[in-house]
Amino acid sequence: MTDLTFAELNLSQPILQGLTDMGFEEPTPVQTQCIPPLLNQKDIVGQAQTGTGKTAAFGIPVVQQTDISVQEVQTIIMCPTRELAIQVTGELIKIGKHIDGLHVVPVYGGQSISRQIKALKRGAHIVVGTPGRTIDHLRRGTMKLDQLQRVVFDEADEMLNMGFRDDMEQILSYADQPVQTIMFSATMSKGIQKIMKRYMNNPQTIAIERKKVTAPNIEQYVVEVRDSVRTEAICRFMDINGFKLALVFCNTKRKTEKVSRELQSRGYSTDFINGDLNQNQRDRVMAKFRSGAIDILVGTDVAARGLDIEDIEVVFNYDIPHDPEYYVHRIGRTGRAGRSGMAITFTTKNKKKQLRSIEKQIKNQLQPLNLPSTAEVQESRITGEMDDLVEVLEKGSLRPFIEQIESFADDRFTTIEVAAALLKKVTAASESPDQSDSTSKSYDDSAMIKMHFNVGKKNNVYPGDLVGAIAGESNVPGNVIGNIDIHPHHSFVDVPGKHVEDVLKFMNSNRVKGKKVRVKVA
Ligand SMILES: Nc1ncnc2c1ncn2[C@@H]1O[C@H](COP(=O)(O)OP(=O)(O)OP(=O)(O)O)[C@@H](O)[C@H]1O
Ligand SMILES: [Mg+2]
Repeated sequence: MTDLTFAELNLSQPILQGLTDMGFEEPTPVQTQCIPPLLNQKDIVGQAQTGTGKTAAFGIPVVQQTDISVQEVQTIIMCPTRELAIQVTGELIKIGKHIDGLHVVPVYGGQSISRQIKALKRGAHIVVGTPGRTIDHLRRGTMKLDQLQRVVFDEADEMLNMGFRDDMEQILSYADQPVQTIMFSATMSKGIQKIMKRYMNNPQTIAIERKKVTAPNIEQYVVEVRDSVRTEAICRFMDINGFKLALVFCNTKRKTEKVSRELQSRGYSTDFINGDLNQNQRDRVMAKFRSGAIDILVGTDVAARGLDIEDIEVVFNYDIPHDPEYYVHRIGRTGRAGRSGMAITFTTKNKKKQLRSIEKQIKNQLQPLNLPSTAEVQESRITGEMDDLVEVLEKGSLRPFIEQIESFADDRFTTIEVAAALLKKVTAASESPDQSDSTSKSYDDSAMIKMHFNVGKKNNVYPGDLVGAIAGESNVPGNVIGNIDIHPHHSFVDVPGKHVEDVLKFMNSNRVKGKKVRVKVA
């Protein structure tokens, strides 16, 4: 692997400036490998894991090759969903921010066609569209392809499912000249090969070397619970891990609304997205999610491909996706651009076959994880509150409150009792019946359980490793380099740092040694 810089990829000064503004310091592998042949007009099929920068891998050469003086469509980029078309347009505009007069226009169904026609008339160099609306414009003659140089299919395998062949033929029939054909996706189905032969000119496949189909920085778990417990389970995982932003996938439109409502009634700020919403509604929901105004977005597979939302910490598969490839795309909404992420898939005993086909697809096993009990969730709430309290205590200025507590805690209550009552009040869970315990493993109170530290590449331990290991189901790949006897049933403690050395040191320190604790890695 070469460590080329963007400057060494022969990019123009305005583009380099744009990339710097975007905070891109160096190209990702898919960018290093695809940008040079794309600048050389090669037909490329590019495959790289989710969140690794495929958009800029085709976006940078597309922008660089645009001749601003020619006020005609030179590139069409096809995307499977409207949200993705909007997002890709945004990324290209950012790349070309310092190029005066560059016009990138999104065209998708659900938006007023007359507005799009106006935008196209003003002169669009790059059109980013969904297939239906793009072809609509071609038929109406509101988009001319005399100057078309290239067509990009983002999420190419999905475009194939959506009738790629027809779309491709239609587009080409509107352009007489040969065009460069470019395809990108994290997954490539066999059908792509046929398409490549038929429509591409001496295509080069660039697949980024990888052992796993899914990004390595996503911790993947499977949780066996009864179907009726899934919403409750989402809440518990959210609380116990302190997640702020989550995406939940359901297999039907109806369920997205139902699950969103159930989560809302449990006090989360949520919304749902599916193909039945009109474009305005969809835009509003996405804007709320992107701005962090909602904590949990519940969606169908319409939200599975390509969407890049910073800081989604966890993806839940409320339903197992029907298509194993969709598993890859769904969970790829987290762990983007090298960040870490967690994916939790709910299952029941009779869905073993579906799970296995996913594991086959991703060439990896999902790690079993138990549903946290209500007691554990409550413990983690208390630990969280205590941490916040330390901050308040350290800031001081408590005198007036101390006086109030002292006068309140007369002969009936001690000050400690008052403090305890306040803590109870702020950590009070919305008590829901604990339906989980019949499905989750029960711990043997008297037994000490060995906890293994499963160590990943960076010698880090992760919360999931520990929980899985506590349940005695530690088969996370990696070296087990330390283990420690702990009691399974007592308070969580926060461990300083994720490095296994920190954990071991802390566990052996006086503060914890001999005490009955369970570990939560912060
Ligand atoms: N060279 C880079 N340096 C830093 N961040 C980058 C770089 N290239 C892309 N990114 C950022 O990485 C994130 C993921 O990129 P992108 O959406 O293009 O991924 P993708 O490979 O298309 O994923 P998916 O398969 O899910 O569509 C984006 O936020 C993008 O801005
Ligand atoms: Mg993408």
